[in-house]
Amino acid sequence: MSARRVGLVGARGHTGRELLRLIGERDDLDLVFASSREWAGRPVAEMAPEITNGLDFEALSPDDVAARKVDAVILALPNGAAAPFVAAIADDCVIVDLSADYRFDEAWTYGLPEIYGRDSLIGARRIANPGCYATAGQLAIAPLRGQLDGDVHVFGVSGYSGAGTTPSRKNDPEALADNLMPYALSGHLHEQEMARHAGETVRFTPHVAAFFRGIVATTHLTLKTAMSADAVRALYEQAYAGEALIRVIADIPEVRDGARQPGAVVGGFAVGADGHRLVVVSALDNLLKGAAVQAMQNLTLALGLPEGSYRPSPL
Ligand SMILES: NC(=O)C1=CN([C@@H]2O[C@H](COP(=O)(O)OP(=O)(O)OC[C@H]3O[C@@H](n4cnc5c(N)ncnc54)[C@H](OP(=O)(O)O)[C@@H]3O)[C@@H](O)[C@H]2O)C=CC1
Ligand SMILES: CC(=O)N[C@@H](CCC(=O)OP(=O)(O)O)C(=O)O
Repeated sequence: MSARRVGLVGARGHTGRELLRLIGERDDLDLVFASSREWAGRPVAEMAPEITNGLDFEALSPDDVAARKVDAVILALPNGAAAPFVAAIADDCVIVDLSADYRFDEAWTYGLPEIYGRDSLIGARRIANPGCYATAGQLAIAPLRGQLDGDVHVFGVSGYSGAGTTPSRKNDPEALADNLMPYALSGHLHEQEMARHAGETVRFTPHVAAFFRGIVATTHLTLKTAMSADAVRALYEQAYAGEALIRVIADIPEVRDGARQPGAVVGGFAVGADGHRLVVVSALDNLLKGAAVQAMQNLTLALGLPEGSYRPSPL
């Protein structure tokens, strides 16, 4: 079968850069457009040498995108910008949206294959890609769904690439130097996203730090039935058995265990003396399993292609 034709909107961004690499590394996908208003006219290979087909960046409107004959479009736009593209693109074209815009929409498939399965993704045409902290938190919660009491607390620390390229205090290296910045102390969208999909009440406190990429989520859970740390770890090993992108370890994962890695690491598994209070730590790269790698898993499943294997990012 010939390679499937894919377009990328938001190609200048942090996740766009990783997506260019990941698409360029596959023989069964052909990138047919890469949209950026700021970089329009420049060769894509100048920014992403993995793209070798001579493509230039273009500034494409929703109608321009809709007029291209492609099998799939990946939207890597800031929150709130996807709707005109979604409205214009044909129903039979796959859309994978990286923003938060459709993560609460019943008509879209929420694509986190290791937790919610692959069946609903095969042949799906509208896929909402999960958020980065929300992926880390849900990986820590999912194996214990139905076995928890009370609220789940997720303490998250992200690298500043999580804040995108639009200048703000959260991606200003000067404001972040020798600093840790808490923000959105209640009601962050990922708090609602975790609660909706994991089916637990979640309290989430995000922080951003001076490193560029990577996330650690330290998750506090209360077990209905007392368990040992070994038993908890065995349960997570079983839940993620056979999942190439999820590694379960006994040690406590750190940011550098997840940064640049295509998958996530889940570990720590500390149980309090009462046997009920549990802390689980997950680490991943916000741009990879938190965004672009997950989008590639979702895209390939939707197109009926092998999910493929992923190597650490050289970027
Ligand atoms: N960064 C991260 O860690 C993660 C990000 N996400 C989500 O992925 C999406 C992309 O994030 P990220 O790559 O960080 O974002 P960036 O800010 O780095 O990039 C945004 C991209 O969108 C383009 N763009 C911005 N506004 C518009 C618009 N109104 N119309 C068309 N194009 C526009 C920009 O290029 P140009 O201006 O040149 O057109 C740029 O290519 C966001 O929704 C984000 O929430 C999800 C998980 C993790
Ligand atoms: C450090 C930082 O600012 N991180 C972003 C999360 C990144 C993200 O991509 O979230 P969405 O896809 O849900 O927008 C934030 O807290 O909003």
